[in-house]
Amino acid sequence: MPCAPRHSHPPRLIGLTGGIGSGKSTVAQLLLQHTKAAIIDADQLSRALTAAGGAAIPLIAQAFGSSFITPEGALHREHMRAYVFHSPAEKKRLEGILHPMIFSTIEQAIKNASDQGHSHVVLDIPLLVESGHWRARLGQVVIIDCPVELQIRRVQQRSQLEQAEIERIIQSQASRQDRLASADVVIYNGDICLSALQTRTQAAAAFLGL
Ligand SMILES: CC(C)(COP(=O)(O)OP(=O)(O)OC[C@H]1O[C@@H](n2cnc3c(N)ncnc32)[C@H](O)[C@@H]1O)[C@@H](O)C(=O)NCCC(=O)NCCS
Ligand SMILES: Nc1ncnc2c1ncn2[C@@H]1O[C@H](COP(=O)(O)OP(=O)(O)OP(=O)(O)O)[C@@H](O)[C@H]1O
Repeated sequence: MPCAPRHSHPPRLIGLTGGIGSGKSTVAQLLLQHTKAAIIDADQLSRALTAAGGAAIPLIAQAFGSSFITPEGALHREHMRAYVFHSPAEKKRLEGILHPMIFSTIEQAIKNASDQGHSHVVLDIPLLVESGHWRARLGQVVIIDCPVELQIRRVQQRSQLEQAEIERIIQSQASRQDRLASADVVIYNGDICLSALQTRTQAAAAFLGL
């Protein structure tokens, strides 16, 4: 939500992360509804870069071949997902193309939020702990934590992914323990209802001054 007047200080950056299916996007939506912070969603920016006509498509086609591009000209997500989560080297190659583009798009989005007068910006970045790129820039890191069994169940409920495929993705990400070690604030999103998650998110937002 834009808010005037424009701030003379750069906005305070807060990282939001968690494993696949932990509830990052749900918490980000709650923050959007209940605070004035700007929210930047790295997955969403990544999907825009890899949609039909996206800036990353020519580079991906060149590096991986046209079988990874749909007839409409977008990244063939199912095909690429199956490919990279079976091969750490190929995953690194894809990240080598996409991460610099995602990072510079995030920088631009931070600048836009600052120009709009936001004093706080929440960066929802799935690989925040893994990449090490952002830590020094962030005031605080918020971790959405939940048991691995629940991550699997939630991803299964919202997609057609097989359990083994979800487990491979989880294994490619930071462990729950490593993620928690990076936390300034933990929002535990275990077996709780959405209204309890909302209460916890609002408490975290108040603690962070959002
Ligand atoms: C592999 C791809 C094609 C799969 O697409 P898909 O539509 O199934 O997933 P989507 O992009 O919506 O991501 C969903 C979740 O998967 C996990 N995930 C995505 N990329 C990665 C990765 N490189 N390493 C580990 N986990 C990842 C995250 O938890 C993310 O929230 C896609 O995720 C991709 O292009 N990844 C590379 C870019 C990237 O690293 N993005 C995430 C960090 S910014
Ligand atoms: N406390 C909860 N109660 C019920 N459903 C939940 C809860 N938290 C999250 N969910 C559901 O679980 C699924 C995964 O949540 P969400 O998309 O927010 O996770 P995510 O961490 O952003 O996932 P990804 O890493 O894939 O982007 C969604 O369908 C969401 O509605």
